[in-house]
Amino acid sequence: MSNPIIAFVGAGNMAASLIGGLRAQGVAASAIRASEPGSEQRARLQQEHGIATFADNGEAIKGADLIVLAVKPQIMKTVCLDLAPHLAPNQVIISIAAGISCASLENWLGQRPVVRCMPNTPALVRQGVSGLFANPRVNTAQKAQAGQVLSAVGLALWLDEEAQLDAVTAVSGSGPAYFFLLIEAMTAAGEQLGLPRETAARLSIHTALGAARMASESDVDAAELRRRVTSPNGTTEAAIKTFQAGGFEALVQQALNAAANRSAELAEQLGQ
Ligand SMILES: NC(=O)C1=CN([C@@H]2O[C@H](COP(=O)(O)OP(=O)(O)OC[C@H]3O[C@@H](n4cnc5c(N)ncnc54)[C@H](O)[C@@H]3O)[C@@H](O)[C@H]2O)C=CC1
Ligand SMILES: O=C(O)[C@@H]1CCC=N1
Repeated sequence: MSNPIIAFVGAGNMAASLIGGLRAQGVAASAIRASEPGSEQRARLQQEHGIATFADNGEAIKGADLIVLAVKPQIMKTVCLDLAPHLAPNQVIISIAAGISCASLENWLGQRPVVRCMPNTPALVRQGVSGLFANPRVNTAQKAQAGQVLSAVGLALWLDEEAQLDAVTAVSGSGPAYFFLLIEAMTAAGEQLGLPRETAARLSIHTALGAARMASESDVDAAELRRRVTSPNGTTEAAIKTFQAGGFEALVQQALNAAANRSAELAEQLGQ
């Protein structure tokens, strides 16, 4: 990556995984800073990644090109209002907070380049996927730099419209939980069918891993891969017909609608 200075404000789980990803990609420790109220977390980041850490947000962002806001959405307004007087005009804001709009960030921080992202927790194992939206003040070079920060922990996909982030939140932001739920349910069902719990769990997890890897590496789509597993009148067909008789696809649509609506609702509440 080119050599921007990146400052993280809030260095919990998501920020720590981004910092780990950037360091693994060869970004120098001297190009990364983080501010974090937790002294143990600051010591851990210093020790593991050799980066400078600060208890004071204003100190951490001095001279930074990119400022990654990685605090919880509920405290974003307070953090931004405190940060605003310390900002220089060209510093780019990258927010990973769920449900905080670019307009709210600009209200609190003043008009400036803002990139809003929705990552997901597999970022912790560098298998994340993020949707990103840049406001019109972000130039091409800044957009590339912001994309590289999120690419350090997985795939980064740009969106044309900010409203699409509600859909991204519903699909991939919350999505890991849906797959965990399926793994939980398959494990319980396998145990019910007579397998030891540990065996049922490992079979379920590795099946999810293998299926995801096939879907991501294959030239054909998921529907075709599914057809290839499904022998006529065989075991898979029996299971899939049962899922579909229970309204599986409609239920998934309803669940994602609920997540997207909640994302829009949270933006409304948190943006005040
Ligand atoms: N966990 C998830 O699935 C996803 C989380 N996000 C977003 O990422 C952001 C961070 O989430 P996590 O890393 O999971 O949370 P976290 O709780 O692990 O990290 C937040 C950090 O902010 C620190 N903090 C608290 N007050 C502060 C202040 N005034 N100034 C600076 N730092 C402060 C906390 O000590 C903590 O270490 C959230 O806004 C969340 O919406 C986005 C996508 C997915
Ligand atoms: O559940 C939530 O609200 C957040 C946003 C995406 C993942 N976790």
